[in-house]
Amino acid sequence: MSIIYNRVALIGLGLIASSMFWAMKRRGLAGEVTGFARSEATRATARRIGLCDRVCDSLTEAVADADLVVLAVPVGVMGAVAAEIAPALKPGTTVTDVGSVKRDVIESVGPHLPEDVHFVPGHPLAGTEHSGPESGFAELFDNRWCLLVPPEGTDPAAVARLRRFWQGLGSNVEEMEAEHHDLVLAVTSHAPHLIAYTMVGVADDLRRVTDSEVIKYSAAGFRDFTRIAASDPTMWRDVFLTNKDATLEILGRFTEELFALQRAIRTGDGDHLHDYFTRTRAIRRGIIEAGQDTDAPDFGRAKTSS
Ligand SMILES: NC(=O)C1=CN([C@@H]2O[C@H](COP(=O)(O)OP(=O)(O)OC[C@H]3O[C@@H](n4cnc5c(N)ncnc54)[C@H](O)[C@@H]3O)[C@@H](O)[C@H]2O)C=CC1
Ligand SMILES: O=C(O)C(=O)Cc1ccc(O)cc1
Repeated sequence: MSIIYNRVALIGLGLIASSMFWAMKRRGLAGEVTGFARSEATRATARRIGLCDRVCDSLTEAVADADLVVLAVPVGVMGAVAAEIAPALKPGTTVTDVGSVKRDVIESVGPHLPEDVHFVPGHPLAGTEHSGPESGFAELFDNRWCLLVPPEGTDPAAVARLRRFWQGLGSNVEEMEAEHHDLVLAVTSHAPHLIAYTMVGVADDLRRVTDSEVIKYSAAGFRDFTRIAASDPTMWRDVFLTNKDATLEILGRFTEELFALQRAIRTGDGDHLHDYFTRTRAIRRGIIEAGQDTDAPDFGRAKTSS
């Protein structure tokens, strides 16, 4: 594959940015990659492990001359970072982000960017519970979806170029409208994370079982919850605070269903439980038939390549 952007700037050197760097190098998608992270310690680690061609000590130095700027910081600070880099952006540059929430990021970043810059928000549907500059790996985006959420009126050529870039990183790309993105992600990612955090918190509250038995006897379901509940607290705090409406909508529905199941258990309504579990089993089987086996470590990978 050939170079798609001559100079790429990665802002925030964590799981996603470091994975992007290694994936860019694997396929030769960028000429020079600069990087910036807020903390001196992260910049030192990045230099030590060879993450980025040049690690910069200021945001403005990192973005100067960049053809693509990637905001890979927690969603709650995207706006502040955009305000700081705006005066240093080269005309014609594309600014993108990888945030898990889209409407809030568009509203907080968009107004800071100059007219002569293309803003193409994005979201790779790929990650792990790990964070930081040493957690990334080149294969993270392979056969995963990456959703692009260009605001109305965005230059189609800038969108097409970013699409090719994400395809080069290994992803299958689709475009989506921001509100829809936030609702879909609230169902598929944000609410499930909150439920996992809650379940692990509940187990922790029951001190008498947590001391040893929760660990010793933990079955696959609870282990999956603990993996998810080990995700970065700052990132997830920001996701819930910025995708508030969609998450609350889904949690409202979740609570109603949970109450109905709770009542069925209390009243001994086995038919209700059986019907419900039959319906959910069919959903799971549909996912497997669609080629997305949840038992496989690559659950959630996109089936088709485009
Ligand atoms: N972790 C995951 O599984 C996924 C995360 N995302 C999104 O990607 C973004 C980055 O997430 P990760 O790479 O996982 O996070 P991370 O925690 O691994 O890295 C974030 C980086 O941003 C830096 N940072 C924080 N505040 C900053 C600031 N004000 N200025 C400059 N740098 C700052 C941190 O020091 C760190 O280097 C988030 O918006 C998240 O919602 C998207 C898909 C998956
Ligand atoms: O590790 C997991 O199970 C994930 O769900 C990863 C993930 C986290 C956040 C995103 O916005 C996208 C993917």
